[in-house]
Amino acid sequence: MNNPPGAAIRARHLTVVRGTRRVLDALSFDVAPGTVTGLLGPSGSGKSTLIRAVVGTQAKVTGTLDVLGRPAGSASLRSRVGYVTQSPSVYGDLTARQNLDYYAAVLGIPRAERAAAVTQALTDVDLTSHADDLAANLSGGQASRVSLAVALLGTPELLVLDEPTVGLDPALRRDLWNLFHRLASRGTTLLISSHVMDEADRCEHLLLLREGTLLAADTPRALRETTGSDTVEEAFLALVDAARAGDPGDPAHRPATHTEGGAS
Ligand SMILES: Nc1ncnc2c1ncn2[C@@H]1O[C@H](COP(=O)(O)OP(=O)(O)OP(=O)(O)O)[C@@H](O)[C@H]1O
Repeated sequence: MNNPPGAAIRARHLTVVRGTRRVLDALSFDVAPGTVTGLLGPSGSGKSTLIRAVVGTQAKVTGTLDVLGRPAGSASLRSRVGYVTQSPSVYGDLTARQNLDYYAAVLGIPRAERAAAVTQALTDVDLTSHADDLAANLSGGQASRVSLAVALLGTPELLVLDEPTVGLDPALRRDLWNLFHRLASRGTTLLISSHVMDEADRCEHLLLLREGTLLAADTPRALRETTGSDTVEEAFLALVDAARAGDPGDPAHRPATHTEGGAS
């Protein structure tokens, strides 16, 4: 399969067309195993599309996309890849613990091991004090942590998280990032999307997306150093400017009268 040894995700010329638009345009990158990789970019840049391609639910994907050494979407990856969507998928009429019990049974975790697995997952996401609350009565952030706990139940080798920290208070965000790093130190690979640039420094590696193209794939430190920036956000803007400078079709190159008020 010509996978470089160790790449948990390997993309080459990965392209996705939605409607008439190329929403991902010839992306090539590797994600190393056991790392926390941030997928960062503004709203609409293609993060969710890329995540769906990785988990195998996106249509019209061309190019190469291998996940854990298999083509993305292969049936054998189902139990090896955990996926947490932006909207929590929990049953409101069950408690947090009952939701996890249910999913543990679906995943085939033996009955004798289920209670311990559920308690561990609830502890990992810091929800033990709400374990017996109905999911319908949980806050948005708590419900999304139940979804994350569900994904952790199967101890996936790759965990793909779409904006997991949206709407969480700073302390909870910090706790979740600590959890992500604990999981990585146990060997799990994490791909985490965010549109919040100040989360970039919590990642070991970054994929910076803009309008479906990969602006950069590097460590936060290297991105800051190569662009002479103090923050990843500044580095991102410097890279956007550099990309525009090389793209005469970019709105930034049209006469000023055409661009006024058009920045987004
Ligand atoms: N059916 C479609 N036809 C054409 N374009 C589409 C279609 N569905 C989505 N898009 C476009 O694809 C692009 C990428 O969308 P995607 O949801 O992957 O972005 P995102 O970075 O995850 O955004 P957000 O952070 O807002 O969730 C967007 O510009 C969106 O408008």
